[in-house]
Amino acid sequence: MFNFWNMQVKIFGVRGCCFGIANMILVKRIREALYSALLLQDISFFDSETVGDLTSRLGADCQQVSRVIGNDLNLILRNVLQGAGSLIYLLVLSWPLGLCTVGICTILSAVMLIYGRYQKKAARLVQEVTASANQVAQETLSLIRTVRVHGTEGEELGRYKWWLGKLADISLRQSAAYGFWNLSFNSLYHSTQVIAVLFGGMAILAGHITAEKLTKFILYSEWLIYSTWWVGDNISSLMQSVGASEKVFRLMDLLPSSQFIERGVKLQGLTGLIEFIDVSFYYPSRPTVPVVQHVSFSVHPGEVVAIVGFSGSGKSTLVNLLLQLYEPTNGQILIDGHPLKELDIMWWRERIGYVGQEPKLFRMDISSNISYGCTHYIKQEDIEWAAKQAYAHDFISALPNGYETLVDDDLLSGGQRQRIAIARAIIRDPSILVLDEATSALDAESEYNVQGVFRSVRSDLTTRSVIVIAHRLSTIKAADKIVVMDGGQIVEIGSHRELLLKDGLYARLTRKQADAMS
Ligand SMILES: Nc1ncnc2c1ncn2[C@@H]1O[C@H](COP(=O)(O)OP(=O)(O)OP(=O)(O)O)[C@@H](O)[C@H]1O
Repeated sequence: MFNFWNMQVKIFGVRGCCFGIANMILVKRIREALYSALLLQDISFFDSETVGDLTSRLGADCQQVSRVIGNDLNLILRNVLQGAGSLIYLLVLSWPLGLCTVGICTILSAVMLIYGRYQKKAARLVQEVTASANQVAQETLSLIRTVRVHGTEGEELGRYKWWLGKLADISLRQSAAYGFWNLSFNSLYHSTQVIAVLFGGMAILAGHITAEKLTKFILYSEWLIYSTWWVGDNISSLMQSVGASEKVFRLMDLLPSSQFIERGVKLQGLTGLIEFIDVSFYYPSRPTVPVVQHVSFSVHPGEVVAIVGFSGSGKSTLVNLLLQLYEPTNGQILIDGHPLKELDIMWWRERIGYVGQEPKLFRMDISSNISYGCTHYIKQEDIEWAAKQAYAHDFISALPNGYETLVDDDLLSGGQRQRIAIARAIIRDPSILVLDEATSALDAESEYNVQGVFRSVRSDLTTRSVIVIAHRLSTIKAADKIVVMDGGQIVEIGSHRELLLKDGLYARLTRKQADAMS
């Protein structure tokens, strides 16, 4: 009647195609998820969702999705067809016995549904707990020096064990649920056989069906129940995958920043005039805490402006707004009179040189780290020129492979990393230079020399505007203008002399620093 074997062979042929499609979808999904992650407007997403967690999800979750499409869907399709065939044949053989089997399969499906939902929830939990355990392991290993110095190996191990214990708990409950599901299946399967033998035997005795028909019936009802079981098993595995992949789906649902979608304005030249006009800002993760309030100041072309203030007063946040990592909540930033948010983001970032507080280098050779982000081809001699300007050439030349040396976190000191980051900023020959504690790890002499380079005119003889955040008096004194911040607001603006005469917060800060030095 039904050549199931042939049917299986044909459907298994489809399996190869399914896997092919699944792998294509997998690659596309990973690309989409990475794309959404890289182009997010709110980069604080990465603060809450640790990067390690995200990357493990990108791999593991997408593989789950691929497995579902390539394997589970194929098996579901095969068993639905097989079950439907068996059901039709059973009803043709004997509809009362066929209906009994349908009743048992319905109960089986209901148990399956509950089990599938449970698996979905459990899979989500397993993903979350595994991610937390991984995070602890990653954190402990990356902060191994801090852990050793504080002698907290035992505590860290305890933290890791706690998460593993939670994982074991969930796995135990999952196994119990699987046992219950298997028990239900076996009980229902055997009850079908008992019903078939009991009622079928009675029907044979009454002469309604033949022994041959009953044998066929038992065989096909077995097919039907097994198909129902397989469909259930695969649907629960599908639910698990859906549960586990929810985070990746959520990531892909986030819209990329409009900065990258809409092409903005490219100015005909950039003089370097920056104006902050009544700028206020709240971080999206802390919408009730104003970090910057009604800030207005300007940086004229060629000017060096220092931003000073207590720790946490909002200095780096101002820089983040200028780099367009965030949009001001109120007010606006103008560049050469044009609103910053209307400028083409790539064009703008090409014209800015930025050195952050603790510059991070990529695991590439030193030359690639220096030329990182440059849009045109950079000659080796230009890289060496930038390194010389940043007072990095001597130590780079002393490394075993010179500029070809692969950068490793342990290889370079904080000051050496800063010099490479400074060379990276200089090589871009930017119109605007932003330095956030960029020379804090340099010795006094190197800092003095490097400052001269920051100020110098650009290769096309135009001036360069510099915004510098610093705590060291020597750096601040050299600025044309000093902006003093306190609690997210500007409390004083002026030159070093003017501010000392004012005898306000700046004068107090400099006196304290002078006292500390003496
Ligand atoms: N991504 C963030 N999400 C939420 N709050 C943040 C974030 N980054 C900084 N903050 C908060 O904003 C405030 C200002 O931080 P900011 O880094 O701008 O200060 P700062 O003056 O540069 O400090 P420092 O001199 O120590 O670098 C702080 O209270 C800080 O906790």
